[in-house]
Amino acid sequence: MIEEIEDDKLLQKFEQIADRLSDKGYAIVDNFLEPEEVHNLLEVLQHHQEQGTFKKAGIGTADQFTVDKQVRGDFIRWIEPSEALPPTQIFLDRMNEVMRYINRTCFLGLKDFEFHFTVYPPGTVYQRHLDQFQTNDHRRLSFICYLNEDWKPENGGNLRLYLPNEDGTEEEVDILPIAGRLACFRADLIPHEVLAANRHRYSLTGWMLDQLNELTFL
Ligand SMILES: O=C(O)CCC(=O)C(=O)O
Ligand SMILES: [Fe+2]
Repeated sequence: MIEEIEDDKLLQKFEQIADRLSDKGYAIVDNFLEPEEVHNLLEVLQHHQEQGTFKKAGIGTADQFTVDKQVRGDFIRWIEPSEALPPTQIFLDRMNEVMRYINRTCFLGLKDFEFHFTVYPPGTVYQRHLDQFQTNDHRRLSFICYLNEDWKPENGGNLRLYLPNEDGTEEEVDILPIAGRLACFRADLIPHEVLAANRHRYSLTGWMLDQLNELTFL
């Protein structure tokens, strides 16, 4: 019985994601991850930090790899599904369900996804950009799950979306990176940026792809 209720709650969240994505091109869903799931994922993130496996994120694909702290100041650790620890595996299974649900309802032909753990040290940003690379346009949807317990508006670190209006103007939407919140949007259509925070800002960031992931980032 409890399991059915839980499944029902999850289904509602999947519906929210699909409805808002097709309606507005983006969706924000709170409590997408339970507090316990956030906590377990943070422990995994910390474990990877202790292993020293986070790397300075770059801009562009491997062959045009440049790092510019002014443009992008985060550190990332890609998830290798075959080596995922249990909390990460639960997360990947959830994203797989999301992908299947979106394919049934939005017909985007999603085939795979890729995710990394992300850390923005205090004061770092990711300037305005689109997530589809010129040389790799297989990213259809961007997903970010925030892992920041007790995050307050004064901590900053908003994700800012620039939503295009039909008359050529833009509307800004600011999203606070609070624990358990999911933000997702059309990777090809919605420019966005990460504003500076005064605390470390933790998340899982990823993309749903229209082809099988060949680990183009390696
Ligand atoms: O962390 C966020 O809110 C957005 C991250 C982002 O835009 C990216 O990694 O491409
Ligand atoms: Fe982005």
